[in-house]
Amino acid sequence: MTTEPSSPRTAARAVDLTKIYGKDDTRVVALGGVTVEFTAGRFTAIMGPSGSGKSTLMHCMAALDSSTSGQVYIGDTELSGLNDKELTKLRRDKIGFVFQAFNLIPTLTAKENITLPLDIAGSSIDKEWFDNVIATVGLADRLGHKPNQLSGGQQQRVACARALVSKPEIIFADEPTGNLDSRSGTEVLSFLRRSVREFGQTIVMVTHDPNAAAYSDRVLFLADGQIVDEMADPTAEKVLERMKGFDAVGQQA
Ligand SMILES: Nc1ncnc2c1ncn2[C@@H]1O[C@H](COP(=O)(O)OP(=O)(O)OP(=O)(O)O)[C@@H](O)[C@H]1O
Repeated sequence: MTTEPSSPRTAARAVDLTKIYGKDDTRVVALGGVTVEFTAGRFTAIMGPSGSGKSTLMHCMAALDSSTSGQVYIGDTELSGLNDKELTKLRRDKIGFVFQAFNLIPTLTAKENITLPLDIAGSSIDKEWFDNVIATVGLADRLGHKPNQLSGGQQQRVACARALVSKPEIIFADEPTGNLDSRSGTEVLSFLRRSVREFGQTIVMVTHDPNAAAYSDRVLFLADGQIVDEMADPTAEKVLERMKGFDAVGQQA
């Protein structure tokens, strides 16, 4: 029997997060005071037009970029209080990343790529968990292959397994299906969805694709550095309709 926790835990949150690039003539407000929570064990998609601040939000949340003002929390840890060494440790131990360009090491096998973060951290590998992750990504017979011997979808599944193997607090995925054909994209999204359902993983994914967003539990819509709307239990049709609405507003403006 499974018991639902009475109040869902927050895996990460931002409070009045502002990011300003440049100054004077080149000043750009990429994030204009964003407050948002990401509940543990949920899959959130972030959508919005080009330049709306999606990558900036993700990079600030994932401690890859600093904010101009406001706070970011991963679990209970507030990022601005950490020095570089502590930030590196937090990124390594608490955060998983999946990028559009799979970012695998070409000379390492799939297995070596997946265990690399643990090897670097000097952490031991939980064999049962590793086998579980590999079975879920469906890579058991490809572990000895190098990235160039794998399809794009398989490479991205290696990257997902690498993100998952250290059991991070949260995984940030930046257009994980952007370089994949639709069948491989579906494989990767199905896997991300399964890791949320079966392992209680928390995932935040930036995407332009309504079909990809439909795999999430909640879609946040960004425009001009602000969260302008959100949708629970999205379908591709509902997301597309909502995006058309924003385009219409944009064209009138
Ligand atoms: N390093 C930078 N220096 C100056 N301006 C930047 C920098 N990075 C982003 N910006 C600006 O900040 C704004 C938000 O950019 P961001 O990359 O977060 O948007 P996005 O929604 O992820 O866009 P896309 O969908 O095209 O990837 C844009 O106006 C962009 O030009």
